[in-house]
Amino acid sequence: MPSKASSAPRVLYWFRTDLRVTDSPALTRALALKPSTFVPVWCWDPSYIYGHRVGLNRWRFLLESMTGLSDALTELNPQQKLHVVRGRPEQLLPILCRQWGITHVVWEKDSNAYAKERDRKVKEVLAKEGVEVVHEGGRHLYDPDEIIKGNKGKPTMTLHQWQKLAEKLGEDSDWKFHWDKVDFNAEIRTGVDTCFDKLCGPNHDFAVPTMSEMGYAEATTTVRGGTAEAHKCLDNFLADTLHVATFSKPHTAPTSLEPSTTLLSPYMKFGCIGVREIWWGSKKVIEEWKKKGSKGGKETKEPENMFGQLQFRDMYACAEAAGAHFERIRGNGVCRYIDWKLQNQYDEDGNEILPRPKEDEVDEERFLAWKEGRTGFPWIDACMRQLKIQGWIHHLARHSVACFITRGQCYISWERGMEVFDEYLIDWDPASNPGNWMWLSCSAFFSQYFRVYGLESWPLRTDKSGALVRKYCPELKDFPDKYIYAPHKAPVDVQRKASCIIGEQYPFPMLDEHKEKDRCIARIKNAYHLGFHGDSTEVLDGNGNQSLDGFVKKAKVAPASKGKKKA
Ligand SMILES: Cc1cc2nc3c(=O)[nH]c(=O)nc-3n(C[C@H](O)[C@H](O)[C@H](O)COP(=O)(O)OP(=O)(O)OC[C@H]3O[C@@H](n4cnc5c(N)ncnc54)[C@H](O)[C@@H]3O)c2cc1C
Repeated sequence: MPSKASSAPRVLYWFRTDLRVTDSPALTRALALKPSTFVPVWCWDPSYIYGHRVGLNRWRFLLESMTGLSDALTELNPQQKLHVVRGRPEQLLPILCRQWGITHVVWEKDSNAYAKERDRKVKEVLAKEGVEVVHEGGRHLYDPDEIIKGNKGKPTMTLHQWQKLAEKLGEDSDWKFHWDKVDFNAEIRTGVDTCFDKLCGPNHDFAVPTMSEMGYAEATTTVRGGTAEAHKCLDNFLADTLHVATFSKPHTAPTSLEPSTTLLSPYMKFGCIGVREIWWGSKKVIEEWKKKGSKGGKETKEPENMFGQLQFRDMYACAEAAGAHFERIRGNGVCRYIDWKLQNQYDEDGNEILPRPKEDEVDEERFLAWKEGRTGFPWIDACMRQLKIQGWIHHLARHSVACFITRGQCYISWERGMEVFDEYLIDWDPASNPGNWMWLSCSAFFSQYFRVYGLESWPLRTDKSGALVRKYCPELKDFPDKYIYAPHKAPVDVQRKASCIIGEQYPFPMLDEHKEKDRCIARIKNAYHLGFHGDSTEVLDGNGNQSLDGFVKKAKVAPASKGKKKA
């Protein structure tokens, strides 16, 4: 095996969520070392493979993205490919460095809590081997750690605040593995898992694992992974100059059968495309459009335009990176405390109790019906079924289902909803997912809890004929437009003609939309008055709900069930 004697660096590039060869400051930095050897590696980490609940769609997307990266590397150099090694990075990387005489390990820095802890361990073991670690930002527009520094260590809670801080920064700125814990993906494994039988794969070729090696059935989504797909998707978006210049998120349609936004988020999640490619690509197209006289429309501004969308992503990354426990309520200083049903529960030492003890049967059943798309509200059910099948739904569809299960009607903790998204979304992101759930539940970032999405009126705004419902709830496909979002209101003869009797082939609404909305608003109003956050003493010592009850009695605020506030 090679020695470290030659003076030219021997570089191992550790790919993580940057599965591309374009727009990658970390890769540029690795190549700038002028390495005599360059080994691109992916660590197929069992703590992610078994310890994180992930749906089939995200698994396949990831494998395709790894293959896409490997192809892109081979295209640049026919001798090159992505080397997939199977095991934990903190165990494998020192072994590989020794084997291959590696002098430098380079990676793209990530600032979320999980990545930071993993990277700390890896740095520690590599330092013992005398290997130099080089890491470089690039996942976001600005390094979240730098932004937070400018904000005195505090999370960014509004886009305006993030923009001000960004302005200040300026524009430059024994390997064999046996899993002995709970396998979070056991339920979706229908075949035999041979994934970790050999460090470099069954054929000793460092190949990308397959779905069948992991014991999985095929994925269901039509969204395909990889850096080539990502660039195709961006090119399509940029080709429509007027669309780029006039892009306005609130005016896109959650009901559309074809995505009415870019669908770039799964690619951003796995780094199949760089954020600067989208930012500068859009800037260039808009500048050219302006030079030609801005024909066909008026340029949109932040936060509705594409730049605003990318800034929201950074804002959430900074909010996550600055604070503890962004992914839950307890201990989370930015999150308002609301006495949700089915919240995480903790023992006396503050450890989360898993598996969760069953609570109120009605709430458990409502939660399951929501997850499985059988609430009896076709708009919610279509969105949830699309989410499970496709691994992606439109932003405003996410709004609708998240509002419904939390503050809108069900009063179930955003922690539960977030977990379902975590499992089903291809684009799942440790900052954007909890951040948006806190927004939608009015736990942070947004506070207008009296504004609730109508389950019938909201989808009607963009599609009167219910195309998305007809596709994902085929049992309703023959209902007339008039009843498509509320089939239970159809007379029985109409139901018969549509070959779908409500209560038999499709459920009755599981709750009274308006009554539950009023109850939720009254309860949230009480919680807002009390003003606890996830790090308040009453929440940490487990007495948050009792204090809230006491407050309601003392202040003679109407108990939640008798709330009168109308939205
Ligand atoms: C409850 C809830 C959970 C969400 N969970 C995630 C998640 O896990 N991962 C994720 O990437 N997005 C999440 N989002 C944000 C948003 O819905 C998706 O980023 C967007 O729908 C992706 O589709 P697109 O690429 O077509 O978006 P476009 O509208 O084309 O936007 C372009 C890019 O901007 C970024 N972006 C846009 N809006 C947001 C936003 N509100 N927050 C963060 N980034 C944004 C995304 O990277 C997106 O790809 C969530 C939203 C809600 C309401």
